[in-house]
Amino acid sequence: MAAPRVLVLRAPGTNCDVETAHAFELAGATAERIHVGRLSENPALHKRYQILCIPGGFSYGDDIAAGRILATRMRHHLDDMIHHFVDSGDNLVLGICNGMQVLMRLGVLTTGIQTPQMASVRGDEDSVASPSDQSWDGESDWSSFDVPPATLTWNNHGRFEDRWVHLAVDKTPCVFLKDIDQMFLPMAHAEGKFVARDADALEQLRAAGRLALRYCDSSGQIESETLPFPTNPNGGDANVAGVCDASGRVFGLMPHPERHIDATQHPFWTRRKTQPEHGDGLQMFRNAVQWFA
Ligand SMILES: NC(=O)CC[C@H](N)C(=O)O
Repeated sequence: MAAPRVLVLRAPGTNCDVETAHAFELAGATAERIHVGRLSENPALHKRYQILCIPGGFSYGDDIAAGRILATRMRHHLDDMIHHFVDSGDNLVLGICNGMQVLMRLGVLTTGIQTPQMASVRGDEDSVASPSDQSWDGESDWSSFDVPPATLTWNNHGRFEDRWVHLAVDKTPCVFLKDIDQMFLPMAHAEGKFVARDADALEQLRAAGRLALRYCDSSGQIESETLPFPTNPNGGDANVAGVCDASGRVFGLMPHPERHIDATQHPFWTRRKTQPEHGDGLQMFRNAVQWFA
């Protein structure tokens, strides 16, 4: 098997690209860190790669909302690249933390979830606009806009939070989580609270196995009720920490698997009686490589 080639996307403010590329290399891939500006200059560059990874950090300083500017830049200038990785069926996409925020803003993690328009969310069914009314002329009522099935917003306590969390894997088609039940990984974010549009959207996502990764206590139970802080560090709906697309090839998670690839990265590693061979996060990168075998 030839090693799959990973494009680790960099933008101004990205700060986890080196360790993310290292994790992929350790798992047997070939990884290159490529700046978004280089892709704009050479739009065919992405064709060399089979995996797109958007790593963590503070792209464009988290201005407007975390991940918003990079997602907008990608949507307007790198549409072919999104199509190549997301829609072709042959490739994988991983967004870690700021990368998940980008994927959520792009809408690629929640495709296929039925979206009523604003008016029907308000219970104002009669005024739902026809699809042809969707463009905004500056005068229209907000009722003509789609409401996304889910988004990421500020942590409940309104601050950046940095801690180790227990995670449980739900029944899911996610390629990256194959054969993983539980992980212990660090999280570090301010805008990582997953919020579904309503109970119906949450149930559609859950039933399709899209809510792939959840915060849990050390016993690994997957709760649908929101767990208290700090078990659920941001207060997100149904303790969601990671979401995948319907195919399982596109996955975003808020915690950082690349920060726990070696056993000595575990905060209590000196007190453990036996050391595992690797940190919990490495298997995710290995699963990605093995998918191409
Ligand atoms: N570690 C990260 O990628 C952080 C993501 C983003 N800057 C936030 O604070 O929410």
